[in-house]
Amino acid sequence: MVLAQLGGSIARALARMKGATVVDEKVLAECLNEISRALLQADVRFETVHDVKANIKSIVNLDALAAGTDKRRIIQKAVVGELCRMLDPGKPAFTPSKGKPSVVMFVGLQGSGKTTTCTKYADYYRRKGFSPALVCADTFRAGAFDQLKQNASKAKIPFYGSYNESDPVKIAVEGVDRFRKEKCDLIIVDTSGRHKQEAALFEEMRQVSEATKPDLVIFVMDGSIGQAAFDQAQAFKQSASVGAVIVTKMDGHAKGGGALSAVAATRSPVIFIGTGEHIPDFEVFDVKPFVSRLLGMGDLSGLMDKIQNVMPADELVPNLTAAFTLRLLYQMFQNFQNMGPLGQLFSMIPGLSAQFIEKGKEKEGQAKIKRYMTIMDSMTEKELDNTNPKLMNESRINRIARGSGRLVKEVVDMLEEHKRIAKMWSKLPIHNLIRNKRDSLKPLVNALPPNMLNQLGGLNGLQNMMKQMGSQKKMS
Ligand SMILES: Nc1nc2c(ncn2[C@@H]2O[C@H](COP(=O)(O)OP(=O)(O)OP(=O)(O)O)[C@@H](O)[C@H]2O)c(=O)[nH]1
Repeated sequence: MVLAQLGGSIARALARMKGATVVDEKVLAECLNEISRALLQADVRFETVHDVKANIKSIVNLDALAAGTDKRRIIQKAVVGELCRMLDPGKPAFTPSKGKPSVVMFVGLQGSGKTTTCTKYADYYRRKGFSPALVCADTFRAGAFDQLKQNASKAKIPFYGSYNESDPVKIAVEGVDRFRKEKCDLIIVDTSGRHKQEAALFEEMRQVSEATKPDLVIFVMDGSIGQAAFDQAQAFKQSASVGAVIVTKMDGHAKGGGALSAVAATRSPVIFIGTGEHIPDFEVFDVKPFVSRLLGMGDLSGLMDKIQNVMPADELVPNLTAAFTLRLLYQMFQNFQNMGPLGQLFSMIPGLSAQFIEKGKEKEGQAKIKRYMTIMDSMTEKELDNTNPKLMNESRINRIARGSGRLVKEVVDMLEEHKRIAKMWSKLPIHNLIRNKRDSLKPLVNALPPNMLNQLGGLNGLQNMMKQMGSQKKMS
Protein backbone atom coordinates (compact mmCIF):
# COMPACT_ATOMS: atom_id res chain seq x y z
CA MET A 1 0.00 0.00 0.00
CA VAL A 2 1.36 3.38 -0.93
CA LEU A 3 0.19 4.76 2.41
CA ALA A 4 3.05 2.72 3.85
CA GLN A 5 5.38 5.39 2.42
CA LEU A 6 3.67 8.03 4.55
CA GLY A 7 3.83 5.77 7.61
CA GLY A 8 7.46 4.93 6.86
CA SER A 9 8.46 8.60 6.61
CA ILE A 10 6.77 9.48 9.90
CA ALA A 11 8.17 6.40 11.63
CA ARG A 12 11.68 7.30 10.36
CA ALA A 13 11.31 10.89 11.64
CA LEU A 14 10.38 9.50 15.07
CA ALA A 15 13.22 6.97 15.00
CA ARG A 16 15.76 9.71 14.15
CA MET A 17 14.47 11.81 17.02
CA LYS A 18 14.76 8.77 19.31
CA GLY A 19 18.36 8.29 18.20
CA ALA A 20 19.39 11.85 19.11
CA THR A 21 21.58 12.12 22.23
CA VAL A 22 19.60 15.04 23.62
CA VAL A 23 16.04 15.92 22.67
CA ASP A 24 15.92 19.72 22.48
CA GLU A 25 13.87 22.29 20.55
CA LYS A 26 16.07 21.84 17.45
CA VAL A 27 15.57 18.04 17.38
CA LEU A 28 11.81 18.46 17.92
CA ALA A 29 11.57 21.08 15.14
CA GLU A 30 13.45 18.79 12.70
CA CYS A 31 11.18 15.87 13.56
CA LEU A 32 8.03 17.98 13.09
CA ASN A 33 9.29 19.42 9.79
CA GLU A 34 9.91 15.92 8.48
CA ILE A 35 6.44 14.78 9.55
CA SER A 36 4.86 17.88 7.94
CA ARG A 37 6.70 17.22 4.68
CA ALA A 38 5.48 13.61 4.63
CA LEU A 39 1.86 14.69 5.25
CA LEU A 40 2.00 17.37 2.52
CA GLN A 41 3.42 14.81 0.09
CA ALA A 42 0.42 12.59 0.86
CA ASP A 43 -1.77 15.57 -0.16
CA VAL A 44 -3.04 16.35 3.32
CA ARG A 45 -4.44 19.92 3.34
CA PHE A 46 -1.96 22.60 4.33
CA GLU A 47 -4.26 23.90 7.10
CA THR A 48 -4.55 20.42 8.60
CA VAL A 49 -0.76 19.92 8.54
CA HIS A 50 -0.30 23.31 10.16
CA ASP A 51 -2.77 22.38 12.94
CA VAL A 52 -1.14 19.00 13.52
CA LYS A 53 2.27 20.65 13.92
CA ALA A 54 1.01 23.46 16.16
CA ASN A 55 -0.91 21.01 18.38
CA ILE A 56 2.10 18.73 18.86
CA LYS A 57 4.23 21.74 19.75
CA SER A 58 1.74 22.92 22.33
CA ILE A 59 1.41 19.43 23.88
CA VAL A 60 5.17 18.90 24.04
CA ASN A 61 6.44 21.82 26.07
CA LEU A 62 10.08 20.75 26.46
CA ASP A 63 10.95 23.59 28.88
CA ALA A 64 8.20 22.67 31.27
CA LEU A 65 9.11 18.98 31.41
CA ALA A 66 10.76 17.83 34.62
CA ALA A 67 14.27 16.38 34.40
CA GLY A 68 14.19 12.64 33.87
CA THR A 69 10.93 12.73 31.91
CA ASP A 70 10.99 10.51 28.83
CA LYS A 71 10.69 13.29 26.21
CA ARG A 72 10.88 10.88 23.29
CA ARG A 73 7.89 8.95 24.54
CA ILE A 74 5.89 12.12 25.11
CA ILE A 75 6.64 13.33 21.57
CA GLN A 76 5.75 9.95 20.07
CA LYS A 77 2.49 9.89 22.02
CA ALA A 78 1.63 13.42 20.85
CA VAL A 79 2.35 12.51 17.20
CA VAL A 80 0.20 9.38 17.38
CA GLY A 81 -2.56 11.34 19.14
CA GLU A 82 -2.56 14.12 16.54
CA LEU A 83 -2.56 11.71 13.59
CA CYS A 84 -5.56 9.99 15.16
CA ARG A 85 -7.29 13.34 15.69
CA MET A 86 -6.62 14.27 12.05
CA LEU A 87 -8.37 11.13 10.83
CA ASP A 88 -11.16 10.99 13.39
CA PRO A 89 -14.49 12.48 12.25
CA GLY A 90 -15.71 12.24 15.85
CA LYS A 91 -18.84 10.40 14.76
CA PRO A 92 -19.56 6.69 14.68
CA ALA A 93 -21.38 5.09 11.72
CA PHE A 94 -24.40 2.78 11.72
CA THR A 95 -23.38 -0.88 11.81
CA PRO A 96 -25.73 -3.70 10.73
CA SER A 97 -26.89 -6.21 13.34
CA LYS A 98 -27.11 -9.92 12.62
CA GLY A 99 -30.70 -11.19 12.28
CA LYS A 100 -32.17 -7.67 12.03
CA PRO A 101 -32.85 -6.68 8.40
CA SER A 102 -30.89 -3.62 7.26
CA VAL A 103 -30.85 -1.90 3.89
CA VAL A 104 -27.56 -0.27 2.88
CA MET A 105 -27.44 1.89 -0.24
CA PHE A 106 -24.17 2.55 -2.09
CA VAL A 107 -23.65 5.83 -3.96
CA GLY A 108 -20.68 7.37 -5.76
CA LEU A 109 -19.28 8.62 -9.04
CA GLN A 110 -18.74 6.30 -11.99
CA GLY A 111 -15.53 4.32 -11.74
CA SER A 112 -15.01 5.02 -8.04
CA GLY A 113 -15.17 1.29 -7.34
CA LYS A 114 -18.76 1.23 -6.09
CA THR A 115 -19.85 -2.09 -7.63
CA THR A 116 -16.65 -3.87 -6.61
CA THR A 117 -16.97 -2.45 -3.09
CA CYS A 118 -20.61 -3.61 -2.73
CA THR A 119 -19.41 -7.21 -3.12
CA LYS A 120 -16.43 -6.71 -0.80
CA TYR A 121 -18.79 -5.28 1.84
CA ALA A 122 -21.28 -8.14 1.38
CA ASP A 123 -18.48 -10.71 1.59
CA TYR A 124 -17.07 -9.11 4.76
CA TYR A 125 -20.43 -9.47 6.51
CA ARG A 126 -21.07 -12.94 5.07
CA ARG A 127 -17.87 -14.07 6.75
CA LYS A 128 -19.20 -12.60 9.99
CA GLY A 129 -22.31 -14.80 9.78
CA PHE A 130 -24.75 -12.38 8.11
CA SER A 131 -27.01 -13.33 5.17
CA PRO A 132 -26.27 -10.52 2.74
CA ALA A 133 -27.82 -9.96 -0.70
CA LEU A 134 -27.02 -7.58 -3.56
CA VAL A 135 -29.46 -5.53 -5.64
CA CYS A 136 -28.21 -3.90 -8.84
CA ALA A 137 -30.16 -0.64 -9.29
CA ASP A 138 -27.48 0.76 -11.63
CA THR A 139 -29.38 1.09 -14.89
CA PHE A 140 -27.14 3.88 -16.20
CA ARG A 141 -24.00 1.93 -17.07
CA ALA A 142 -24.42 -0.92 -19.56
CA GLY A 143 -22.73 -3.95 -18.08
CA ALA A 144 -23.17 -2.91 -14.44
CA PHE A 145 -25.60 -5.78 -13.77
CA ASP A 146 -23.27 -8.31 -15.41
CA GLN A 147 -20.38 -7.06 -13.29
CA LEU A 148 -22.37 -7.31 -10.07
CA LYS A 149 -23.70 -10.73 -11.08
CA GLN A 150 -20.20 -12.00 -11.77
CA ASN A 151 -18.78 -10.62 -8.51
CA ALA A 152 -21.75 -11.85 -6.46
CA SER A 153 -21.59 -15.36 -7.95
CA LYS A 154 -17.88 -15.54 -7.21
CA ALA A 155 -18.51 -14.58 -3.58
CA LYS A 156 -21.62 -16.84 -3.39
CA ILE A 157 -23.96 -13.97 -2.54
CA PRO A 158 -27.56 -13.86 -3.84
CA PHE A 159 -28.26 -11.00 -6.24
CA TYR A 160 -31.14 -9.30 -8.00
CA GLY A 161 -31.25 -7.13 -11.14
CA SER A 162 -32.69 -6.88 -14.63
CA TYR A 163 -31.42 -6.57 -18.19
CA ASN A 164 -34.67 -5.00 -19.44
CA GLU A 165 -36.00 -2.78 -16.69
CA SER A 166 -34.68 0.78 -16.95
CA ASP A 167 -36.28 2.24 -13.83
CA PRO A 168 -33.73 1.99 -10.97
CA VAL A 169 -36.40 2.71 -8.35
CA LYS A 170 -38.55 -0.22 -9.50
CA ILE A 171 -35.58 -2.63 -9.45
CA ALA A 172 -34.42 -1.41 -6.04
CA VAL A 173 -37.89 -1.83 -4.50
CA GLU A 174 -38.41 -5.29 -6.05
CA GLY A 175 -34.97 -6.46 -4.96
CA VAL A 176 -35.33 -5.19 -1.39
CA ASP A 177 -38.82 -6.74 -1.08
CA ARG A 178 -37.64 -10.08 -2.39
CA PHE A 179 -34.66 -10.30 -0.04
CA ARG A 180 -36.70 -9.12 2.94
CA LYS A 181 -39.07 -12.06 2.25
CA GLU A 182 -36.08 -14.37 1.99
CA LYS A 183 -34.98 -13.17 5.46
CA CYS A 184 -31.70 -11.67 4.34
CA ASP A 185 -30.40 -9.43 7.11
CA LEU A 186 -28.18 -7.18 4.99
CA ILE A 187 -29.64 -5.94 1.69
CA ILE A 188 -27.13 -3.92 -0.31
CA VAL A 189 -28.40 -1.66 -3.10
CA ASP A 190 -25.87 -0.60 -5.75
CA THR A 191 -26.97 2.60 -7.51
CA SER A 192 -25.86 4.31 -10.73
CA GLY A 193 -22.82 6.57 -10.91
CA ARG A 194 -22.12 9.53 -13.20
CA HIS A 195 -18.87 11.01 -14.44
CA LYS A 196 -19.29 14.04 -12.22
CA GLN A 197 -21.55 15.37 -9.52
CA GLU A 198 -24.71 16.38 -11.39
CA ALA A 199 -28.37 17.03 -10.69
CA ALA A 200 -29.60 13.85 -12.46
CA LEU A 201 -27.41 11.66 -10.26
CA PHE A 202 -28.55 13.29 -7.04
CA GLU A 203 -32.22 13.13 -8.11
CA GLU A 204 -31.93 9.40 -8.87
CA MET A 205 -30.22 8.77 -5.52
CA ARG A 206 -33.00 10.68 -3.74
CA GLN A 207 -35.72 8.62 -5.45
CA VAL A 208 -34.07 5.24 -4.74
CA SER A 209 -33.46 6.31 -1.16
CA GLU A 210 -37.06 7.45 -0.66
CA ALA A 211 -38.39 4.16 -2.06
CA THR A 212 -36.09 1.79 -0.16
CA LYS A 213 -35.61 3.75 3.10
CA PRO A 214 -32.00 2.64 3.69
CA ASP A 215 -30.63 2.38 7.21
CA LEU A 216 -27.30 3.59 5.88
CA VAL A 217 -26.11 5.36 2.73
CA ILE A 218 -22.45 4.64 1.97
CA PHE A 219 -20.54 6.97 -0.30
CA VAL A 220 -17.75 5.22 -2.21
CA MET A 221 -14.88 7.47 -3.19
CA ASP A 222 -11.67 7.01 -5.15
CA GLY A 223 -8.75 7.75 -2.78
CA SER A 224 -6.47 8.92 -5.58
CA ILE A 225 -8.17 12.34 -5.64
CA GLY A 226 -6.44 13.30 -2.37
CA GLN A 227 -7.66 16.46 -0.65
CA ALA A 228 -10.27 17.07 -3.40
CA ALA A 229 -12.18 14.44 -1.43
CA PHE A 230 -13.32 17.22 0.86
CA ASP A 231 -15.61 18.86 -1.74
CA GLN A 232 -16.84 15.54 -3.12
CA ALA A 233 -17.68 14.07 0.28
CA GLN A 234 -19.36 17.32 1.33
CA ALA A 235 -21.53 17.42 -1.83
CA PHE A 236 -22.68 13.80 -1.44
CA LYS A 237 -23.26 14.26 2.27
CA GLN A 238 -25.59 17.18 1.66
CA SER A 239 -27.50 15.59 -1.23
CA ALA A 240 -27.86 12.00 -0.12
CA SER A 241 -27.60 11.99 3.69
CA VAL A 242 -24.43 9.93 3.52
CA GLY A 243 -23.81 8.13 6.81
CA ALA A 244 -20.43 6.55 6.04
CA VAL A 245 -17.66 6.61 3.45
CA ILE A 246 -15.52 3.87 1.90
CA VAL A 247 -12.30 5.11 0.30
CA THR A 248 -11.07 2.84 -2.51
CA LYS A 249 -7.79 2.40 -4.40
CA MET A 250 -5.66 3.04 -1.35
CA ASP A 251 -3.17 0.54 -2.78
CA GLY A 252 -1.90 2.55 -5.70
CA HIS A 253 -1.87 6.24 -4.90
CA ALA A 254 0.34 8.52 -2.87
CA LYS A 255 -2.59 10.79 -2.03
CA GLY A 256 -4.50 8.35 0.18
CA GLY A 257 -3.58 10.14 3.42
CA GLY A 258 -4.97 13.37 1.99
CA ALA A 259 -8.23 11.70 1.00
CA LEU A 260 -8.71 10.11 4.43
CA SER A 261 -8.05 13.31 6.36
CA ALA A 262 -10.23 15.35 3.98
CA VAL A 263 -13.18 12.99 4.48
CA ALA A 264 -12.69 13.17 8.25
CA ALA A 265 -12.82 16.97 7.99
CA THR A 266 -16.36 16.69 6.59
CA ARG A 267 -17.26 14.75 9.76
CA SER A 268 -18.16 11.63 7.76
CA PRO A 269 -16.84 8.38 9.20
CA VAL A 270 -14.68 6.27 6.88
CA ILE A 271 -15.64 2.67 7.68
CA PHE A 272 -13.54 0.61 5.23
CA ILE A 273 -10.75 1.16 2.75
CA GLY A 274 -10.28 -0.68 -0.55
CA THR A 275 -6.74 -1.89 -1.10
CA GLY A 276 -6.96 -3.73 -4.42
CA GLU A 277 -9.24 -5.08 -7.11
CA HIS A 278 -10.03 -8.40 -5.45
CA ILE A 279 -12.65 -9.26 -2.85
CA PRO A 280 -10.29 -9.77 0.12
CA ASP A 281 -8.55 -6.43 -0.61
CA PHE A 282 -10.74 -4.68 1.91
CA GLU A 283 -9.94 -3.45 5.41
CA VAL A 284 -11.96 -2.15 8.30
CA PHE A 285 -10.96 1.43 8.92
CA ASP A 286 -10.60 2.17 12.57
CA VAL A 287 -8.52 5.24 13.30
CA LYS A 288 -6.32 4.09 16.20
CA PRO A 289 -5.34 0.65 14.86
CA PHE A 290 -4.87 2.22 11.43
CA VAL A 291 -2.39 4.80 12.75
CA SER A 292 -0.70 2.12 14.82
CA ARG A 293 -0.18 0.01 11.69
CA LEU A 294 0.83 2.99 9.61
CA LEU A 295 3.69 3.63 12.01
CA GLY A 296 4.73 -0.02 12.09
CA MET A 297 3.40 -0.67 15.61
CA GLY A 298 1.11 -3.50 14.45
CA ASP A 299 -2.66 -3.89 14.72
CA LEU A 300 -3.72 -6.76 16.93
CA SER A 301 -7.45 -6.14 16.69
CA GLY A 302 -7.25 -6.11 12.88
CA LEU A 303 -5.28 -9.32 12.97
CA MET A 304 -7.87 -10.94 15.25
CA ASP A 305 -10.61 -9.81 12.89
CA LYS A 306 -8.86 -11.40 9.92
CA ILE A 307 -8.00 -14.59 11.79
CA GLN A 308 -11.51 -15.07 13.15
CA ASN A 309 -12.95 -14.56 9.68
CA VAL A 310 -11.26 -17.67 8.38
CA MET A 311 -10.56 -19.86 11.40
CA PRO A 312 -13.03 -21.17 13.98
CA ALA A 313 -11.96 -19.95 17.43
CA ASP A 314 -11.42 -23.43 18.89
CA GLU A 315 -9.01 -24.32 16.11
CA LEU A 316 -7.07 -21.17 16.76
CA VAL A 317 -6.46 -21.60 20.47
CA PRO A 318 -4.42 -24.80 20.55
CA ASN A 319 -2.36 -23.40 17.73
CA LEU A 320 -1.55 -20.22 19.53
CA THR A 321 -0.80 -21.83 22.86
CA ALA A 322 1.23 -24.77 21.55
CA ALA A 323 4.98 -24.73 20.98
CA PHE A 324 5.84 -23.15 17.68
CA THR A 325 6.68 -26.31 15.74
CA LEU A 326 7.21 -26.63 12.00
CA ARG A 327 3.71 -28.13 11.80
CA LEU A 328 2.30 -24.94 13.30
CA LEU A 329 4.24 -22.87 10.78
CA TYR A 330 2.76 -25.04 8.01
CA GLN A 331 -0.77 -24.57 9.36
CA MET A 332 -0.18 -20.85 9.71
CA PHE A 333 0.89 -20.59 6.06
CA GLN A 334 -2.19 -22.57 5.02
CA ASN A 335 -4.49 -20.25 6.96
CA PHE A 336 -2.71 -17.11 5.82
CA GLN A 337 -3.32 -18.07 2.23
CA ASN A 338 -7.07 -17.71 2.86
CA MET A 339 -6.78 -14.36 4.56
CA GLY A 340 -5.90 -12.03 1.72
CA PRO A 341 -2.74 -10.16 0.86
CA LEU A 342 0.10 -11.50 2.96
CA GLY A 343 2.06 -8.25 3.19
CA GLN A 344 -1.04 -6.62 4.71
CA LEU A 345 -1.43 -9.44 7.18
CA PHE A 346 2.18 -9.43 8.30
CA SER A 347 2.02 -5.67 8.85
CA MET A 348 -0.67 -6.32 11.48
CA ILE A 349 1.64 -8.43 13.63
CA PRO A 350 3.53 -6.16 15.99
CA GLY A 351 7.27 -6.61 15.61
CA LEU A 352 7.01 -8.85 12.58
CA SER A 353 5.66 -6.25 10.15
CA ALA A 354 6.76 -6.82 6.59
CA GLN A 355 10.12 -8.40 7.38
CA PHE A 356 8.97 -11.73 6.05
CA ILE A 357 7.19 -10.37 3.01
CA GLU A 358 8.56 -7.08 1.73
CA LYS A 359 6.16 -4.44 0.41
CA GLY A 360 5.75 -4.70 -3.34
CA LYS A 361 7.29 -8.17 -3.33
CA GLU A 362 4.18 -10.13 -2.38
CA LYS A 363 4.57 -12.50 -5.34
CA GLU A 364 8.07 -13.49 -4.22
CA GLY A 365 6.72 -13.84 -0.68
CA GLN A 366 3.97 -16.19 -1.88
CA ALA A 367 6.54 -18.23 -3.81
CA LYS A 368 8.72 -18.44 -0.70
CA ILE A 369 5.79 -19.74 1.34
CA LYS A 370 4.99 -22.33 -1.33
CA ARG A 371 8.66 -23.42 -1.37
CA TYR A 372 8.71 -23.76 2.41
CA MET A 373 5.50 -25.80 2.33
CA THR A 374 6.96 -28.13 -0.32
CA ILE A 375 10.01 -28.65 1.88
CA MET A 376 7.81 -29.36 4.90
CA ASP A 377 5.78 -31.86 2.83
CA SER A 378 8.93 -34.00 2.75
CA MET A 379 9.34 -34.07 6.52
CA THR A 380 8.32 -36.89 8.82
CA GLU A 381 5.62 -36.46 11.51
CA LYS A 382 8.39 -36.48 14.12
CA GLU A 383 10.24 -33.66 12.38
CA LEU A 384 7.10 -31.55 12.00
CA ASP A 385 6.24 -31.89 15.71
CA ASN A 386 9.81 -31.60 16.92
CA THR A 387 10.82 -29.20 19.68
CA ASN A 388 14.42 -30.45 20.04
CA PRO A 389 16.84 -28.06 18.29
CA LYS A 390 19.38 -30.90 17.79
CA LEU A 391 17.05 -33.21 15.83
CA MET A 392 17.59 -31.57 12.44
CA ASN A 393 21.05 -33.02 11.67
CA GLU A 394 22.88 -33.07 8.35
CA SER A 395 21.51 -36.40 7.18
CA ARG A 396 17.89 -35.36 7.84
CA ILE A 397 18.44 -32.05 6.03
CA ASN A 398 19.97 -33.88 3.01
CA ARG A 399 17.06 -36.34 2.93
CA ILE A 400 14.45 -33.51 3.08
CA ALA A 401 16.25 -31.60 0.31
CA ARG A 402 16.31 -34.71 -1.92
CA GLY A 403 12.67 -35.55 -1.16
CA SER A 404 11.39 -32.07 -1.91
CA GLY A 405 13.63 -31.42 -4.90
CA ARG A 406 15.07 -28.31 -3.27
CA LEU A 407 18.63 -27.26 -2.42
CA VAL A 408 20.15 -28.09 0.95
CA LYS A 409 20.72 -24.36 1.44
CA GLU A 410 17.00 -23.72 0.95
CA VAL A 411 16.13 -26.27 3.64
CA VAL A 412 18.65 -24.68 6.02
CA ASP A 413 17.26 -21.20 5.25
CA MET A 414 13.74 -22.40 5.98
CA LEU A 415 14.78 -23.90 9.33
CA GLU A 416 16.50 -20.62 10.26
CA GLU A 417 13.40 -18.64 9.27
CA HIS A 418 11.26 -20.97 11.39
CA LYS A 419 13.51 -20.35 14.40
CA ARG A 420 13.30 -16.59 13.86
CA ILE A 421 9.51 -16.57 13.57
CA ALA A 422 9.15 -18.91 16.57
CA LYS A 423 11.22 -16.51 18.67
CA MET A 424 9.14 -13.53 17.54
CA TRP A 425 5.88 -15.44 18.03
CA SER A 426 6.71 -16.34 21.61
CA LYS A 427 7.05 -12.63 22.36
CA LEU A 428 3.74 -11.59 20.80
CA PRO A 429 1.30 -10.07 23.29
CA ILE A 430 -1.48 -12.05 21.60
CA HIS A 431 0.28 -15.28 22.57
CA ASN A 432 0.74 -14.16 26.14
CA LEU A 433 -2.82 -12.90 26.38
CA ILE A 434 -4.16 -16.36 25.81
CA ARG A 435 -1.66 -18.06 28.06
CA ASN A 436 -2.08 -15.77 31.03
CA LYS A 437 -4.96 -15.78 33.45
CA ARG A 438 -6.84 -12.58 34.24
CA ASP A 439 -4.92 -12.01 37.50
CA SER A 440 -1.63 -11.91 35.74
CA LEU A 441 -2.88 -9.71 32.91
CA LYS A 442 -1.98 -6.37 34.44
CA PRO A 443 1.80 -6.40 33.88
CA LEU A 444 1.12 -7.55 30.37
CA VAL A 445 -1.34 -4.78 29.77
CA ASN A 446 1.33 -2.27 30.72
CA ALA A 447 3.60 -3.77 28.11
CA LEU A 448 1.10 -3.35 25.28
CA PRO A 449 1.92 -0.78 22.58
CA PRO A 450 0.20 2.63 22.94
CA ASN A 451 -3.55 2.57 22.26
CA MET A 452 -3.60 -1.21 22.00
CA LEU A 453 -5.43 -1.71 25.29
CA ASN A 454 -8.19 0.71 24.24
CA GLN A 455 -8.54 -1.07 20.93
CA LEU A 456 -9.06 -4.31 22.76
CA GLY A 457 -11.68 -2.79 25.05
CA GLY A 458 -9.62 -2.50 28.26
CA LEU A 459 -8.99 -5.30 30.72
CA ASN A 460 -12.51 -6.67 30.28
CA GLY A 461 -12.13 -6.55 26.53
CA LEU A 462 -8.99 -8.63 26.82
CA GLN A 463 -10.74 -11.23 28.86
CA ASN A 464 -13.71 -11.31 26.50
CA MET A 465 -11.34 -11.78 23.63
CA MET A 466 -9.69 -14.66 25.44
CA LYS A 467 -13.10 -16.20 26.13
CA GLN A 468 -14.11 -15.83 22.53
CA MET A 469 -10.95 -17.47 21.41
CA GLY A 470 -11.03 -20.49 23.60
CA SER A 471 -13.29 -22.65 25.66
CA GLN A 472 -13.47 -21.99 29.41
CA LYS A 473 -11.92 -25.38 30.02
CA LYS A 474 -8.87 -24.52 27.98
CA MET A 475 -8.52 -21.19 29.76
CA SER A 476 -8.61 -22.63 33.24
N1 LIG B 1 -6.51 -0.82 -7.35
C1 LIG B 1 -7.79 -0.83 -6.97
N2 LIG B 1 -8.75 -0.90 -7.91
C2 LIG B 1 -10.03 -0.90 -7.49
C3 LIG B 1 -10.39 -0.82 -6.12
N3 LIG B 1 -11.74 -0.84 -6.03
C4 LIG B 1 -12.19 -0.94 -7.32
N4 LIG B 1 -11.17 -0.97 -8.19
C5 LIG B 1 -11.23 -1.03 -9.65
O1 LIG B 1 -11.79 0.19 -10.15
C6 LIG B 1 -12.49 -0.03 -11.35
C7 LIG B 1 -13.90 0.56 -11.26
O2 LIG B 1 -14.62 -0.19 -10.31
P1 LIG B 1 -16.21 -0.41 -10.41
O3 LIG B 1 -16.59 -1.21 -9.23
O4 LIG B 1 -16.59 -0.91 -11.74
O5 LIG B 1 -16.68 1.09 -10.30
P2 LIG B 1 -18.13 1.70 -10.13
O6 LIG B 1 -17.98 2.86 -9.24
O7 LIG B 1 -19.13 0.68 -9.73
O8 LIG B 1 -18.47 2.22 -11.55
P3 LIG B 1 -19.94 2.51 -12.10
O9 LIG B 1 -20.72 1.26 -11.93
O10 LIG B 1 -19.66 2.80 -13.53
O11 LIG B 1 -20.49 3.64 -11.36
C8 LIG B 1 -12.48 -1.53 -11.58
O12 LIG B 1 -11.46 -1.83 -12.49
C9 LIG B 1 -12.14 -2.11 -10.20
O13 LIG B 1 -11.47 -3.34 -10.27
C10 LIG B 1 -9.32 -0.74 -5.13
O14 LIG B 1 -9.52 -0.65 -3.91
N5 LIG B 1 -8.05 -0.75 -5.62
